[in-house]
Amino acid sequence: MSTTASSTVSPSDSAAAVPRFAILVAGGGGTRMGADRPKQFLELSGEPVLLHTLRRFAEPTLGVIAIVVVLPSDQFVTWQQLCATHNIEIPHAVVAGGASRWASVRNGLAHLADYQHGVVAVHDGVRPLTPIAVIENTYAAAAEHGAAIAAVPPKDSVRGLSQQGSYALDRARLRLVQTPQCFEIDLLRRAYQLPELATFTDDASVVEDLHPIRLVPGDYCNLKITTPEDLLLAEVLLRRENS
Ligand SMILES: Nc1ccn([C@@H]2O[C@H](COP(=O)(O)OP(=O)(O)OP(=O)(O)O)[C@@H](O)[C@H]2O)c(=O)n1
Ligand SMILES: C[C@](O)(CO)[C@H](O)COP(=O)(O)O
Repeated sequence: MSTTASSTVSPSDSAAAVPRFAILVAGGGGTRMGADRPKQFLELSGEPVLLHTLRRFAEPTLGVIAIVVVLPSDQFVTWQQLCATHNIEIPHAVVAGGASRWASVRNGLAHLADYQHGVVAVHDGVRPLTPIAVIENTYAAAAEHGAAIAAVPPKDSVRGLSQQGSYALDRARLRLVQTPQCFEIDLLRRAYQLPELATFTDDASVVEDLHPIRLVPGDYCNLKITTPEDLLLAEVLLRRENS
């Protein structure tokens, strides 16, 4: 993508001690949202959800992050037009997604094949409200420990399902997983050489057999836009952030 995004990416390690990369996965179709277009392109305070997410990773205090945006291949033109309409000048590469989130991450990672050293964040393109501190802390923890993900304690009581019915779970021993999920780049590459798990929902589940996962405090405002009420909540939270 010419003026707003480059087809290659290169991180600078001048601001951060370790080179930083980000794969923003936005290759899904948004079935649960049931909108007229993929939810990453829906408007939040007048701008596409994905643009809000992209801006978070372009925050100067994070240092220069080489960003790869993964999109459905039939949405490249839509994104190019949105970039032009909203004067997006954040450098990023655009890569075609796959049939599953796992395949989309793998495609994003393939674009970074030249890099052997650094930390890569995998982040849902539909988490537009992630606090910069959560992003920074997750990168920093992964630089130190190899693998780190954002998570929050459940606020509700939680029950497991059994054949007989259900049973209480100790929520003090549970965490709700968010993104970013950050990994030493070679570790994530090795994990994505393993076969796709039938139970796959996140990157930590791909890496955990190879390396322990460090949990970093996430944030209750770090919503994943999944169903229509999430968009309403996000509007309110964004308005509060900007007031
Ligand atoms: N083949 C896929 C599927 C999902 N994602 C991305 O992974 C993130 C989290 O997935 P989810 O919320 O499930 O998004 P969708 O798959 O678009 O939604 P749904 O499951 O409701 O269809 C989203 O940013 C989505 O675009 C992706 O890059 N490639
Ligand atoms: C990666 C994730 O956002 C962590 O909560 C989540 O697992 C994605 O799940 P989805 O079913 O693809 O929305």
